[in-house]
Amino acid sequence: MSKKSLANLSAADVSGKRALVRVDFNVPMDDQGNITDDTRIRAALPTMKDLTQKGAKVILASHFGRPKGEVKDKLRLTPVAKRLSELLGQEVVKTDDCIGDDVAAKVAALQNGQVLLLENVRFYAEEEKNDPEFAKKLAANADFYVNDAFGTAHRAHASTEGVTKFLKPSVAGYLVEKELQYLQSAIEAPKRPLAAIIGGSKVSSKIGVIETLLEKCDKLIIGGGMIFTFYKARGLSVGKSLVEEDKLELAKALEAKAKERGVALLLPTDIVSADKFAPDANATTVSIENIPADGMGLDIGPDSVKVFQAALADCKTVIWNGPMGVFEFDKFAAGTEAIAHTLAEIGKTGTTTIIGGGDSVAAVEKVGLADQMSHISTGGGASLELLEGKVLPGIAALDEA
Ligand SMILES: Nc1ncnc2c1ncn2[C@@H]1O[C@H](COP(=O)(O)OP(=O)(O)O)[C@@H](O)[C@H]1O
Ligand SMILES: O=C(OP(=O)(O)O)[C@H](O)COP(=O)(O)O
Repeated sequence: MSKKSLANLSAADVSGKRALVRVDFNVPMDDQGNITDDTRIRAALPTMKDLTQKGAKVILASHFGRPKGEVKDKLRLTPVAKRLSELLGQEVVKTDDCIGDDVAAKVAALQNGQVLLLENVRFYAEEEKNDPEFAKKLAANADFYVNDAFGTAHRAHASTEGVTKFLKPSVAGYLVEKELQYLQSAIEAPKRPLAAIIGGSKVSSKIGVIETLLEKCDKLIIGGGMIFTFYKARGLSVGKSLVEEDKLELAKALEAKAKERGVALLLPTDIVSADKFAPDANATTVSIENIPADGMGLDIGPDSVKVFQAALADCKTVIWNGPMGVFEFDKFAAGTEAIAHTLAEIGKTGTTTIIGGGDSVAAVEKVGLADQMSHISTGGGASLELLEGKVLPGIAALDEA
């Protein structure tokens, strides 16, 4: 998919023009309205700065949370506007709505190089319905469109897809471009061997990505809660560990597919078993043949870490999505943290390391290794869908290069 990019637009193309820029400012926030992680805001800065430097009038649109078409004061973007002003080093005009007369008046008053942030687009149910009339109203305040909301690119909504019907050109921003460059080339033209590490809670949410990766990878490493479904399918006892009974046949089929394609599918050799699902649980490391009947596997064990490290040592590209265990509990975070350290190590030797969004990003950040990865995606669902080979509507709708 080769799409027109903001890099293709010169100052002469955009100066004095109104750019509708879709960003993903769906950032974590505490109850007091403090942003606890501004990565997504910072990730969109290159696009915003490029546009302001080229003299465009920048109109930012984002969703925040899932207000389901209702105005919810807790889901206003006001704290984001404040943080963005600090990061950009200039005042950001904030509107209380994303369409309507007041927005039109504030847009009309913008000077070249100024930035305005619209209110949460999901205060309108029409946003998620991709309603053409709503998209037209959003587009009415702008001359062209830039999509830099990678985290929302898998949603066909009015502000990600619908508006492209009314605004030309419609181009990709720098964050979207970078995400595509890393994630797409990792699966389409990787430096090999290519390994994927897939973790997280359930096999059901990762079936699509495992199936696609089995077509592309040389090695597939599986960790997290889903391993117990694989073990049970092999006839092992898994105690009280998480198992999806209706996915046992699927687990067998995935193992058979790996074998048939010559992909090394690696499962942990030992696990950390807990007596309850709690941070203060008693933990014991056991081989996978000896999981106690009343035990619950909450992490991979040290031997598994060694096996995985050995398998990753010669890889030239590694994609990681999903934690190896319940890393939110310190006692069960060692496996996930060891994988983060391993990726940082092999990254030093030139291996491309790509972290899919969601919990694996949180884990890498927790151990302070984020800056040692080649790429950390700002999209959880979006990166997963891209790796699954799905078309992302927000990208597909942009102009061809
Ligand atoms: N052995 C396990 N048993 C139960 N839950 C697990 C286990 N290993 C990991 N998890 C949980 O999986 C969750 C993440 O799953 P998921 O949402 O699929 O991953 P991601 O957000 O990376 O896509 C984490 O909250 C983690 O605690
Ligand atoms: O945070 C997001 O998704 P993610 O947690 O999968 O990365 C995006 O902002 C998309 O939000 P949505 O899943 O409510 O459409």
